[in-house]
Amino acid sequence: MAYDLELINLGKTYDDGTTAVANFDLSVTKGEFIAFLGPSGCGKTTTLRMIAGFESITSGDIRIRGQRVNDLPPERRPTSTIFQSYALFPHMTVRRNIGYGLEVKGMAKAERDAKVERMIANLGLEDIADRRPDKLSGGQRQRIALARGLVVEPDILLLDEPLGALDANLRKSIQNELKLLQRELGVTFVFVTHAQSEALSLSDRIVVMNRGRVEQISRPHELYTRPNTAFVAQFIGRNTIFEGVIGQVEGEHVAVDTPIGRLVGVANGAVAGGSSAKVVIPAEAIDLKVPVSGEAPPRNAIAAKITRSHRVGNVRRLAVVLPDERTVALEAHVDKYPDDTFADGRDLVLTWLPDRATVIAA
Ligand SMILES: Nc1ncnc2c1ncn2[C@@H]1O[C@H](COP(=O)(O)OP(=O)(O)OP(=O)(O)O)[C@@H](O)[C@H]1O
Repeated sequence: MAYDLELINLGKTYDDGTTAVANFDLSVTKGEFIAFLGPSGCGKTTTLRMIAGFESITSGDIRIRGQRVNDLPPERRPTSTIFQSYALFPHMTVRRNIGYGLEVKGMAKAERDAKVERMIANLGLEDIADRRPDKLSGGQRQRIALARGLVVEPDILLLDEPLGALDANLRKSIQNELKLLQRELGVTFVFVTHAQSEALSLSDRIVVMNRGRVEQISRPHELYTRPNTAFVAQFIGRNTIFEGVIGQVEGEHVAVDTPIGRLVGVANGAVAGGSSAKVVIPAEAIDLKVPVSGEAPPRNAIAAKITRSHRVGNVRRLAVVLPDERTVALEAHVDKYPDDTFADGRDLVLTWLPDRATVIAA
């Protein structure tokens, strides 16, 4: 299969000895929307800059549509980059800004104008095409940067925190536009962000990075439901994690003996009896039950006590303390429970279906 982008054992160590990226492998098909997600300093921007050609690589290969591009300068790569600052020219009109890349390439004026006008129409920039970018709003500038990146018809559009400068509402609406535009054009997008919600709502696949290494490459839903590593489980969603030793493996289900009892989940990857493991339980998987005296607690259960509770609309937000003295935040839909279920100090039992918890090797 021919990929649009392949990173093969890609690595970068800066001159001062900082290893920013190591052993990065990724294959991207045409039209995919890929996000690099991770905390500050994990190597997202360095990787994007290596793909664009702004940063040299220390090891490995970068291929675009099968061609090794390691030694090609940025202008000879079939990529465009959109920076968080947009990097627009303040003294040029919007129209000229958009056409600049084509001008540099030496494209004839008539052809250039036709492409620029089409991009202006595509992104709804007609009314501001003759203005200068410094007189425009953040959202408008963002759209111009997008038009300028796309007009050169790159194989891959690289976006470095492109929505970072926008306020929350605008960010949301531009996210939708960006996704629609990407689908329509079928261009491969590689998008750097440290905003989880943005990556989860926009991407086909997410690369979660941590300290220069890839932790997991998955569809957004899988990052929630089947984290591969403890880092991903802590970074994505709201998970409670218990450490223990694998007690029993029964088909898909793995029982882990933890200080608060035996907890069951589904293994993600190979696990062996007697080895250390972590059980990851998503907050959404937890069912709250009121303990009934004399009744044995259900399998896969943790005793908890409510320490704080307040209602927000139809949801009750709870803080519960576990037997290991950890406090966990949970939510309950009020319609599903009798009125007095969630008074402060009440005992609860937390349960979950084994399929909804993940066991990972520690
Ligand atoms: N020019 C440089 N020289 C030396 N070290 C650098 C250089 N640029 C980045 N680094 C280091 O490389 C690591 C990765 O940086 P990078 O900018 O790629 O991270 P990032 O995930 O994009 O972070 P952020 O979200 O803050 O932009 C960091 O430790 C950073 O300090």
